[in-house]
Amino acid sequence: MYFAAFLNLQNKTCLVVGGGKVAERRIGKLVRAGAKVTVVSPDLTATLAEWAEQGVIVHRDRQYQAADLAGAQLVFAATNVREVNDRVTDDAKRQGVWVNVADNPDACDFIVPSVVEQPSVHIAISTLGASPSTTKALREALEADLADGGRRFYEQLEHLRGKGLGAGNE
Ligand SMILES: C[C@@]1(CC(=O)O)c2cc3[nH]c(cc4nc(cc5[nH]c(cc(n2)[C@H]1CCC(=O)O)[C@@](C)(CC(=O)O)[C@@H]5CCC(=O)O)C(CC(=O)O)=C4CCC(=O)O)c(CCC(=O)O)c3CC(=O)O
Ligand SMILES: NC(=O)C1=CN([C@@H]2O[C@H](COP(=O)(O)OP(=O)(O)OC[C@H]3O[C@@H](n4cnc5c(N)ncnc54)[C@H](O)[C@@H]3O)[C@@H](O)[C@H]2O)C=CC1
Repeated sequence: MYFAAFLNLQNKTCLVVGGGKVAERRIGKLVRAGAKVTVVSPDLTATLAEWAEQGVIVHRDRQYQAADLAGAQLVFAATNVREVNDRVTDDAKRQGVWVNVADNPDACDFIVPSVVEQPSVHIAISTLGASPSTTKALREALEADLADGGRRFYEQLEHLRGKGLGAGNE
């Protein structure tokens, strides 16, 4: 069982290990949330290189070492090398820093959901690590439905209420 939460990462220091596709997705979300991001990786995607160039993120242009964790409040192990991700995970747990591991759901202290962003409501979706592609598909289906008026979403809510599962029936 997971504890669901929305984190306030404004000015919190986050370390991302690896500079590939998954790291870029993580960092995009972290930067939007106002976190201070340091990425350690011997290479970066074009977008990450641009952000580093602009000073949006800090880039340590080398392989990960344990000292990189100093000052980090969250860490994301997102390399394509299992042994490196394992090492980051072990180091983080030893130092009491919460870690998300891209290739090992069981080792994650927290997992990243899909989020449907409406102007004043954010809906986070998770399969609790079981099927990330299902999570993404659910987000896309919900976004498409809401863009089309949300009929199916609201019908489903009505249906759940009818079964005693909705608001006011707890
Ligand atoms: C456990 C978790 C840990 C974590 O990352 O926090 C995790 C783990 C893994 N993902 C893998 C693969 C893919 N993940 C995606 C996409 C997303 N993955 C995300 C979250 C999570 N992924 C966490 C659980 C989420 C939940 O609870 O459901 C999303 C929701 C959020 C985000 O990443 O921002 C984002 C969708 C965002 C959106 O668009 O809405 C795609 C599709 C794509 O990239 O287009 C693929 C390729 C297709 C496929 O293989 O399914 C693999 C296998 C890697 C391999 O094969 O080597 C593992 C490892 C494993 O499962 O063992
Ligand atoms: N959780 C998720 O949502 C997903 C997870 N994955 C998993 O995530 C991992 C990363 O995937 P991608 O970003 O596509 O890989 P990628 O190959 O695009 O990027 C890997 C990055 O890690 C860096 N790296 C390798 N060794 C390093 C070291 N010792 N120190 C620092 N950086 C190092 C590389 O230089 C590269 O920048 C894979 O293990 C994959 O299985 C893949 C898709 C989605």
